Amino acid sequence: MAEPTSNKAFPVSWDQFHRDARALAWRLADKGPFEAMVCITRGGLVPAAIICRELGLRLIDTVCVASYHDYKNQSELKVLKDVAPNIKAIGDGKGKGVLVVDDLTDTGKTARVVREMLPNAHFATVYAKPAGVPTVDTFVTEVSQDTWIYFPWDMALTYVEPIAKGHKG
Ligand SMILES: O=P(O)(O)OC[C@H]1O[C@H](OP(=O)(O)OP(=O)(O)O)[C@H](O)[C@@H]1O
Ligand code: HPA
Ligand SMILES: [Mg+2]
Repeated sequence: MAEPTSNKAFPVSWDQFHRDARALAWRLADKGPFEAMVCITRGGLVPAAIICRELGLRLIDTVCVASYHDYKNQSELKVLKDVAPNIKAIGDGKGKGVLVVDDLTDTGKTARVVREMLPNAHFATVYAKPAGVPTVDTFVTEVSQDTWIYFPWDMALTYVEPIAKGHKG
């Protein structure tokens, strides 16, 4: 993740992320049945752990994707690891019965690349920006395209300027 230049900040605490990921699990509970989960690394690892616990899923795979991001730019996206053959073979062989999880969809590029691998899978993210909304089936919270979401694993407790002195919070 590159240093963001978005206008607005949406900081998320561990507590809030846990609540939002659990809310996503509630929304997914009647969208299955799911035989397996595929999580898009690395950001998808965190909601995946929470959601597979809530939904009782134990067959978990990863798609490993590397890309460079900032608010306006995303370089080429590299797939470092594809879906395992036994996961691809589930259901209709095109993802039916597979739940794909990521932390967010922004431009939608990551979700589109993974959807090419599993076109009939159910795609779920905790957060979504408008350009990414059409690429996912279920999400919890939408933020505007010019908002940068700060995840708890990318942050540390630190001093912030008062709002009157220009804090964007
Ligand atoms: O919809 P998009 O514009 O593709 O953006 C969404 C993706 O960007 C972030 O991952 P990133 O590539 O930064 O890597 P990471 O998960 O390893 O942090 C996020 O975790 C999503 O996977
Ligand atoms: O808003 C975001 N926050 C964190 N990582 C991201 N990767 C793409 N968009 C974002
Ligand atoms: Mg990611």
